[in-house]
Amino acid sequence: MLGCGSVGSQVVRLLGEQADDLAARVGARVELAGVAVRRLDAPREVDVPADLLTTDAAALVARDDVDLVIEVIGGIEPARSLILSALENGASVVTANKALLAEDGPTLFEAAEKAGRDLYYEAAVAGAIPILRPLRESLAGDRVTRVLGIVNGTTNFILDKMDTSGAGFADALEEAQALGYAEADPTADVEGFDAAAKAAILASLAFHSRVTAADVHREGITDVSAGDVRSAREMGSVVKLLAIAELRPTPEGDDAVSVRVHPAMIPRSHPLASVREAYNAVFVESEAAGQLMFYGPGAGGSPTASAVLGDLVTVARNHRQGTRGVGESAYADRAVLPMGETRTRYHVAIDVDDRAGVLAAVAQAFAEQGVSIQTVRQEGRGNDAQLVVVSHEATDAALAATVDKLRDMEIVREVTSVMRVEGTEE
Ligand SMILES: NC(=O)C1=CN([C@@H]2O[C@H](COP(=O)(O)OP(=O)(O)OC[C@H]3O[C@@H](n4cnc5c(N)ncnc54)[C@H](OP(=O)(O)O)[C@@H]3O)[C@@H](O)[C@H]2O)C=CC1
Ligand SMILES: N[C@@H](CC=O)C(=O)O
Repeated sequence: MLGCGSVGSQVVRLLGEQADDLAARVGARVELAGVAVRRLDAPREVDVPADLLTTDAAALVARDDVDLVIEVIGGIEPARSLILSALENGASVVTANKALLAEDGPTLFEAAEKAGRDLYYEAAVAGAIPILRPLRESLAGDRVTRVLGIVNGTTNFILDKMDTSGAGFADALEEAQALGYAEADPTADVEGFDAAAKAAILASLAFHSRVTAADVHREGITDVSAGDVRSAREMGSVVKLLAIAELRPTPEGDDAVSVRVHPAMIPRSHPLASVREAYNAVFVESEAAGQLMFYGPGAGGSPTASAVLGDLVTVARNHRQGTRGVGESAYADRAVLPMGETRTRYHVAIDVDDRAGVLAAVAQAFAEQGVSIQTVRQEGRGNDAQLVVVSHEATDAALAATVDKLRDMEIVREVTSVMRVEGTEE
């Protein structure tokens, strides 16, 4: 084991508590050879025998008697070097490290292939929810066209609080921190980095293509206001941080991949709208199967450890049988669509001067960029007048040009909110 924090300590606990069951499932006892940590004297959620703890992770992965390395340190280095050297030394690897997989997955997969060893990482996306194996194996004979997910528990908790209690972002974040969902430094969650890493992994598996975190358009939830959430509610919608990966046809008739993470309004009738608190869900659309939904706890030590142990049993069985798992698909290397060419609908709230002709002028600004309006309504009068426009599907570039134009108009005091809208048009 590399790391013994929130996830690692629960893996150690389950390895002890379920030792007999695991032995029955694997066909051999699984023994903990050592646990590498940063600080030997740090308080731990489980008792780890002192003779198993070490700060020399490199020496632990180099041991001849280690068949399997579980990496739950996180981050890029030293995790990457340790995984590579474990594989070179003939051990298989189970990891929960989405940041590393999204940044440099192909290097790790090639190393596993070269070494003839397994590299499993179910825990890296959506905690306990089995989603990577279904995409890689169960749906391998189908053509997945779209994956839409709530894959970050912290931000879902915050947005859910804003929706149900009317709280602002800062208050909801404070509550998430008090309950232990959000880290003291919640940047990776609230700025969408964590969800973007997961989106890259999902897109790679769903479309058998190489997608890295750098390919993912990312927006977090720090700019989502109580007004946006209220506006969504008035439309019968809810704001969620969505990870979206889809196949889009290119003019040449090929498939390009579009991958993005951003807040969006979805209708309350959509299955993802009912995903509350820190839960995760992934909605998959494929040609033959149709629509599938995977739901469950997406974070936390114990749920994540469940996914790690599932991988451990598979890898240990493979090891016993002298074989290895299916590994990654041959890559199709599809082009990644620039965000400007991504098509979706938009909700735009505009503070305007309440005078004759304002509606026509705003409608013209949309029309000039080829953005067609689905609905428009006026709220308030006089100095409080606001137009709320929902567009039909348009490209991100056309919408951005529309918003620039609106901001230059004399009758527009402020464009107060621009948010994407997901779900079918009514
Ligand atoms: N927490 C969650 O809900 C989820 C986490 N994950 C992923 O699981 C992984 C682990 O996360 P989590 O358990 O929360 O992280 P923690 O920060 O709780 O634990 C990290 C552990 O790694 C150890 N560590 C850090 N640096 C080193 C080093 N250089 N050498 C040896 N050990 C080191 C720490 O040691 P020490 O204890 O001495 O400080 C600690 O035990 C990450 O990749 C994360 O993204 C995935 C899904 C959900
Ligand atoms: N910080 C993540 C933990 C799991 O990946 C989250 O909130 O979902």
